[in-house]
Amino acid sequence: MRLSFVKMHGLGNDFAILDGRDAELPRLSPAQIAALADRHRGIGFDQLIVLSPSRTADMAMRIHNADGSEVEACGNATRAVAVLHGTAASIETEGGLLQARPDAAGAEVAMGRAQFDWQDIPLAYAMDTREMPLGWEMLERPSAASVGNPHLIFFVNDVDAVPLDTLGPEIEHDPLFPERINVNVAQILSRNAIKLRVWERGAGLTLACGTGACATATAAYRQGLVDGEVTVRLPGGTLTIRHDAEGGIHMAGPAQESYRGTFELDHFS
Ligand SMILES: N[C@@H](CCC[C@H](N)C(=O)O)C(=O)O
Repeated sequence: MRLSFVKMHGLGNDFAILDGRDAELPRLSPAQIAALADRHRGIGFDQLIVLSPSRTADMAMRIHNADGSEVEACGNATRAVAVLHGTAASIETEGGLLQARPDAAGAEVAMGRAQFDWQDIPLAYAMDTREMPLGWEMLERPSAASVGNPHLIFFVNDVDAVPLDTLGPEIEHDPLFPERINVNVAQILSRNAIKLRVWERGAGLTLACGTGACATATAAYRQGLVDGEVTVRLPGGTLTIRHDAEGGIHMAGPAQESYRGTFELDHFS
């Protein structure tokens, strides 16, 4: 069976998007998704996005990491889908209903409110998630937040000094996190700017993580480290994260189409 895809990215965090809004698509297995994600033998992407009709929103979006796991949220892909759609849209995800609007620079998405209870992250046992009494080598006292998906955030003096390629997978798979976790290392540059690197659950080091930027900005705001609106500088570029009066998080930044193509699903079974 031959399937069409659109390759898009948000700040270099890249996706293959399968659009099943008009024609039903076959359900891909985790092994097929991981094979398609292979950057040498497949299409190559950090996340696979599958669009379908929704009863409650303009469309539904399923999100799969490069390792084949299905997840609840992806900020950069939500902007990409808004750009692909072309007009304001409500998007149903496992992590909640999102409102997205394309703009001149890319798109803005209302990401909802963060959850901070340990059960919502989730953690394996009860803990205050503001400054957790934990440490992995040079990384200590993280915060945790869920913005649909789970994030751990370490505030450090120099993000570039952190060996995230080795500490990231160790922390992602720690038994404290029954659903694994995205690992963020953040450096506060000013009241309005944060530098961020992310080890993504199921995808590894990426050039940008939209939900990581939201979780980090909201954890920093909760601790009084920054104001309600910040720019978050990631290796692939910059996002703007703003909190509204109700605690809602709004993310704005670019997203672009790279190319379109087709693949033979049988080659990836
Ligand atoms: N790149 C994404 C996040 C994708 C999901 C994440 N790896 C997870 O497992 O929760 C973003 O831009 O938010």
